[in-house]
Amino acid sequence: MKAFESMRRFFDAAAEHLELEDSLREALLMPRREVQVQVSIERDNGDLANFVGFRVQHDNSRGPMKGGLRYHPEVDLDEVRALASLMTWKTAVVNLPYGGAKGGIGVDPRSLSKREIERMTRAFVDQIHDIVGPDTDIPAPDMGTDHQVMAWFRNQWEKYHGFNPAVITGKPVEEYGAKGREEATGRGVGSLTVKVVKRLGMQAEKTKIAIQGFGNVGSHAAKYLAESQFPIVAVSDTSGTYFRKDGLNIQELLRHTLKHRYGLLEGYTQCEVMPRDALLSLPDVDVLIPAALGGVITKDNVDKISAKAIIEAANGPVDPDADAILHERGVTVLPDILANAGGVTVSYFEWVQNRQHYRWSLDRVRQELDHTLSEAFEAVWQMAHSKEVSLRVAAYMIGISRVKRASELAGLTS
Ligand SMILES: NC(=O)C1=CN([C@@H]2O[C@H](COP(=O)(O)OP(=O)(O)OC[C@H]3O[C@@H](n4cnc5c(N)ncnc54)[C@H](OP(=O)(O)O)[C@@H]3O)[C@@H](O)[C@H]2O)C=CC1
Ligand SMILES: O=C(O)CCC(=O)C(=O)O
Repeated sequence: MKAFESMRRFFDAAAEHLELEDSLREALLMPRREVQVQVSIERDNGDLANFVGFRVQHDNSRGPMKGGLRYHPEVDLDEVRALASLMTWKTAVVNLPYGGAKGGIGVDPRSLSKREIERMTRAFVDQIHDIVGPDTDIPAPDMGTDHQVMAWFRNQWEKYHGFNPAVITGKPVEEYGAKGREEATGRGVGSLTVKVVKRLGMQAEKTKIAIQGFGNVGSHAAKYLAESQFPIVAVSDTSGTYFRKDGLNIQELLRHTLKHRYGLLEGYTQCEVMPRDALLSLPDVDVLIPAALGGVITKDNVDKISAKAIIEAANGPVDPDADAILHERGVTVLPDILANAGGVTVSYFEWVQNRQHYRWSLDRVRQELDHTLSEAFEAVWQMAHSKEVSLRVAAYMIGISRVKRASELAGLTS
């Protein structure tokens, strides 16, 4: 199923409960603006390379639009459109004063040198610099991008518009980045997993966890949860699934990935190594954390999932057909728009610090992150139980209601 269709079905399920008219649904779903640009660069060997870049600005009724930049071969307009609207509901669920946007380039960054990625990023900024800005649309990292890409982006944007680090978040800490942004999404996933596990009456030491994806989000979630005494029995990346039934040594795995240019798990031998997708069908897993691509859990593989809870660290990992089956089976699914909201929350803290020319300590960032996510979690959990709906429907109901209210107050809808 295409990514936007998947998001639209989740939206519609909540819109039914909110009794929204069709015309209002259409207004809330339609992106404000979609931009597709040519990104051409000279490769190190002198060849010309051409890529397609996107920025979709979904909604700004609650504030400037916010969302990451993805560099991945599967990036296309449909995916970016879906991810942009997820950002709108996400910023609303955690009550940040933002709307939603997303961008990206259809490219495998591993096929380029560092200098080529820099040239590509700068060429992309040349194309979109006039539609992003600290009060309009603020990008950030996502799959395939990191603090270095954010630093190039900012530097190129400032050549047109002058000094203003608040144009982008997820920057290097020494270049106006927030302490704790890099760990924030994974830390948020970890702290929300702890809450779900407690609510389900399970104990950390006895709760086996499997994490798909060991990049920024997956590795920080693994670190947090291992430090919280959970056995992480499996992790995976494109090189395979790494399994140890009594729990992997996460510190050792993190050291291993640091040795590789691309942070791959490949070559780690202190555990059983299985094919990449084996992680999703391991028989004895209590909590599954997809932290890689969207659309990985579908009706074709959902029956093999043994977990009692799924924490959606990735955006859109469970499709609507699989979601319905999981709901019927009583599996608790913490939806992406809440589960991975730690990243955009600390991006907001970075933007606030940039605008105030002030720096917060790591302790303050972590405390405020925990506070923001706890409030959002309580609201979603209570809504789900009072309305007898899934956590996803509850989260969408809260997010959509807030966006609808802002549109009404602005006089855009009634
Ligand atoms: N970065 C952030 O702050 C936020 C990210 N997210 C979401 O979290 C997810 C991960 O993002 P992030 O960690 O930043 O991305 P990264 O690029 O840092 O890491 C992605 C990871 O996923 C792995 N991966 C890719 N395809 C597969 C596959 N088919 N099976 C198993 N592993 C796979 C990659 O493996 P390999 O290294 O081998 O390619 C890598 O380990 C995305 O869905 C993103 O949208 C959500 C909110 C914020
Ligand atoms: O940090 C941000 O602004 C956005 C992160 C993001 O793209 C996401 O939450 O999916």
